[in-house]
Parts: sequence; structure tokens; C-alpha cells
Amino acid sequence: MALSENVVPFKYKDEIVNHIPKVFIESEDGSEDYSWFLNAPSFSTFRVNVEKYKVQDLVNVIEKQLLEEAETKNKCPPKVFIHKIINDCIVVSRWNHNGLEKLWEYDVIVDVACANAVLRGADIFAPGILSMSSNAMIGDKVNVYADIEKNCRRGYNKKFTGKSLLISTGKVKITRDQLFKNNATVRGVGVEVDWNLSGIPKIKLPDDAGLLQNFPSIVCGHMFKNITGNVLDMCAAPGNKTTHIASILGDKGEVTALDKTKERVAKIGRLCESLGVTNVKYYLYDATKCISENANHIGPPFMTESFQAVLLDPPCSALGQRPSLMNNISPSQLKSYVFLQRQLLRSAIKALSKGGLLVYSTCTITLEENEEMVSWALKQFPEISLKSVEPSLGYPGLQNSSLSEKERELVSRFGLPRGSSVDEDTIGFFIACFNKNI
Ligand SMILES: C[S@@+](CC[C@H](N)C(=O)[O-])C[C@H]1O[C@@H](n2cnc3c(N)ncnc32)[C@H](O)[C@@H]1O
Repeated sequence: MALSENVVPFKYKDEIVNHIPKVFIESEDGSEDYSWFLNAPSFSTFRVNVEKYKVQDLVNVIEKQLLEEAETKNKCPPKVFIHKIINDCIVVSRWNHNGLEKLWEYDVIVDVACANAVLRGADIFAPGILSMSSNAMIGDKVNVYADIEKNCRRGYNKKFTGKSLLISTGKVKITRDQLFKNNATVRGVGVEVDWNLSGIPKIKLPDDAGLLQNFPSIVCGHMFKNITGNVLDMCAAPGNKTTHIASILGDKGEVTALDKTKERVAKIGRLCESLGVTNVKYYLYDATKCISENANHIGPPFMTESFQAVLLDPPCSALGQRPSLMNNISPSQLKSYVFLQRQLLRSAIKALSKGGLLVYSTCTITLEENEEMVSWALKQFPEISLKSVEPSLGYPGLQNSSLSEKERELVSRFGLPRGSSVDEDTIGFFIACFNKNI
């Protein structure tokens, strides 16, 4: 079920659209169309922890679960398969349904972040619930709406009349009283989803089996296939790519992971532990300052040219994350990322040994943070050269950027609103690879 409601998913639409390449919002008749932002990619992708599980075994587990669910739902199950090139990636298609209807007496209102997650196959966790009909008891069925204009107060106890969108139906697991009484902070699943608007299924696997990861992010990990030695992951939390690179390196190397935020660094540790990844060292550190001429101890800052490969997956405007029912990013916030990304690139190039590989990736779609960042880096640092993204999946860089035709072919853009395969219908993402000249 595709969403093309009358929803403009940007609070500061007029300013933000100036930064969005036309291909993402212009429909064939030239009118504005935001459906790419509103809809989730058609496939879920699960990156298998191949140290512990066989990919085919997990395919069988997911297939069995979906088959059982299909019998109760009286529908054909989604397809489950291993990606033909990215062999640690399981692809799951969606349920086919014709949309949702208000079916039940009771309503639940959730915030936009929660709604975006639900549309990607998540249950509804308590912190995302803003309002629930007061008579809804555990086990009752509810209609779930997204508060798309962010007008619903947490704990609101009347019928919500603001702009909302029916995104799922499900079963109550935590009552209104438990959620909101005495400003309670309740965790866990508040509503178990049975149908969501996107048809993206829930996938239930053990914690150590791997993780749901966007397809281009999984591809990004594969850039490190031929690396031996030390890899620096400069902006690493929560560690999704760190743990993937570590698993790809195996006993051929180690990942040093940095992040500037304490709580997020802790997440890297927890993920390594849960996946059983041991070749990662992680530090709370500002990656713009992680290289120093006089570094002389274990841990950051490090000596120049001490890493065989570097991943720079910096903070970005994240406009490629979809679905996004409403994005409050302000124009000044949007513009702020380029400065930090350039600073981080400077450190990345210092960190890299001669002949080493630098991978730059973002989950955004602006030219400034992608193609133009690459051409800035090529001009600024004559010691690096662009290298093709291998395996070459996705689309070339966009036209009308400062990259030459040849350079456009070397970088990868994911998620242009064109094709419908798992390689094409993804979040918006960008990967560029550089070599440091010998
Ligand atoms: C796009 S996220 C990284 C996602 C991560 N690579 C993954 O795949 O799990 C960007 C991260 O950069 C971190 N960050 C922001 N500024 C930083 C800095 N100066 N040094 C290191 N990390 C920074 C943020 O805390 C955030 O966790």
C-alpha cells in the first residue's frame, strides 16, 4: 500500500526543498510529489551474523514464521531470499494488502518517530505512544494513528482531532493508566502490531543472529572485504557498520571505533557483546581531533597514517531515511553538516596510511553532502584519488553536480525513485571510496 496522501513531510518545506535534488520530488507532470519520502523501501534487509549463523538457516526460520502468520492472516506470505551478490544479507518482501480501515472502537496516537518505525515492521513501544483510549484493556484491538503534525500532547485523554494518519492496527499490551499515570516511564511493547500500512513484516530472530540494517549500509560494510590490518570507524555508534566490518575482517584485522557521545559509545559495546564480536576497540572521542603528530600511547589520538582503512559515516542531514512522515529539520541545521563533514574528512585522510582505503558514506540525498563533498575532497587533498565502489550497486552520482562524468560513475547513489528491486528501492544513501596515493 503506497502513501501519497496530501502530506508534505517537511516543517520548513520551502527552504528544505531547495536542497533536495529534483528527482526525489518531481513527478512526471512536473508537480511536487513527496511519496518517496512518505513510503518505506519495499524490502526489509537483515544482515546475518555469519560468525554464529548460516544464512540459509535463518532464511528457513523467517520463512516458517511468515508461513504460520500467513495461515492466520489468510494471505500469501512475503518472499524471503538471500541477496544474489551481498551474501550475508537476507531480503524479505512485504505483505500484499489493500490498505487499512478503522476497524476498532479504541484508538492509539503515536509520535512520528514511532510511526516511521512501525511502517518498517516494528511493534509499538511504550515511549512512542502519545495517547490511548481510556477504556482500552490489555488484549483489546486498536486503530493506531500517527500524529503527523506533532500536535498531540503525551497523555492526551480526549479524542484527538489534529491531523493524523491510520498507520496500523494491533493489540494492547500496556494500558493507558500504566503508560501515563504519575508520569510513568514505561518501556516495552505497548501495542503489538498485526497489520501496518506498508505491509512490511515483523522479523523475529535471536539477538545474536544479526540485525535489520538498510541495504546500502550492508553494502557499505562490503567495501572492506579486501582489507587486512587496522580499520578506523570514525563516527561509529551504534556500531552497526563497525560490527559488520569487524566480522568481514575476522582474524585479518581489528576495528577502532570512535564516537563523540557517551551513551552512544556504550551502544557500540553492547552490540559487540550481543553479536559476539571481539575484534573491536571503542573509545569516546571527538574524531575531528583523533590524529596527532605526537601521539604515543594506545588509544586516541593516533599517529598519522596508522590505519589501513577508514570509514567516515559522519552525522548528516539524514534526508534519505524513509519513511519520514514529518521532518522538522531547519534550514540552518541542514546547512550545518557540511562544515563538520569537511573537518572529519581532514582527519580521515591524515589517519589513512599510504595505499589505504577511505570509505565515505551518508544516508542523505543532498548534493552538498555527497557529490560536492567528494569533489571538494579531491580538490583539497591531491594525495587521494577516487576509486570505484565495489561491488558496484546503486546508481551513479547525480548529474548537475561538480563531479565529472567519469567521477560520477565511480560513486554510488542508492534509492533514486526509479526501480523497484531490492537494490533500487532503498533508503537514500551515498558511498564514495578513495585511495591514498603511495
Ligand atoms: C550516522 S551516525 C553513525 C552510524 C554508524 N556508523 C552505524 O552504522 O551504526 C553518526 C555518528 O557520529 C557521531 N559523531 C558526531 N560528531 C562526531 C565527532 N566529532 N566525532 C566522533 N563521532 C561523532 C554521532 O554521535 C553519531 O553516533
